Amino acid sequence: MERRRFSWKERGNSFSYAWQGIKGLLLTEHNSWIHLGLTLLVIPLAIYYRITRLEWMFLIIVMAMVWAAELFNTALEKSMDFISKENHPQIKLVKDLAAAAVLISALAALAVGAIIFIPRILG
Ligand SMILES: Nc1ncnc2c1ncn2[C@@H]1O[C@H](COP(=O)(O)OP(=O)(O)OP(=O)(O)O)[C@@H](O)[C@H]1O
Repeated sequence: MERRRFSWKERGNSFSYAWQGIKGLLLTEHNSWIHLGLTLLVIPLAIYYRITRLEWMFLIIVMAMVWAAELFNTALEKSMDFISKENHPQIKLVKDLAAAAVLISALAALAVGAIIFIPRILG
């Protein structure tokens, strides 16, 4: 295996590529606008209700899960479309599996959000 020297410039480039990925998601996937809207709604709400440190940790984890699942889902969709534009049951399965990962993480985020905010909103 080739041994390469550590380079701050290359590490910086990795961050820049990751940022381009987030921009790519926001520009091409309308679902991500919903995630962004909910993220921008939930953070001020959490500050307003002064949620606990433990609740912040859960909230951050589930929000990151949804964003990460959406990014992986989009990466898979784009690579499948690059491999073939044809209708194929295997492509359908891959895309449906990735979509299911987004759904599961979104449901978990919804449950955590409900547990944290519903008692405060009603109480
Ligand atoms: N090439 C294909 N062959 C078979 N089925 C496909 C194919 N492309 C898409 N599908 C089906 O259509 C669904 C939607 O796929 P598409 O690539 O349009 O994603 P999308 O509408 O952008 O989804 P998302 O809402 O997750 O962004 C897939 O989950 C799959 O069931």
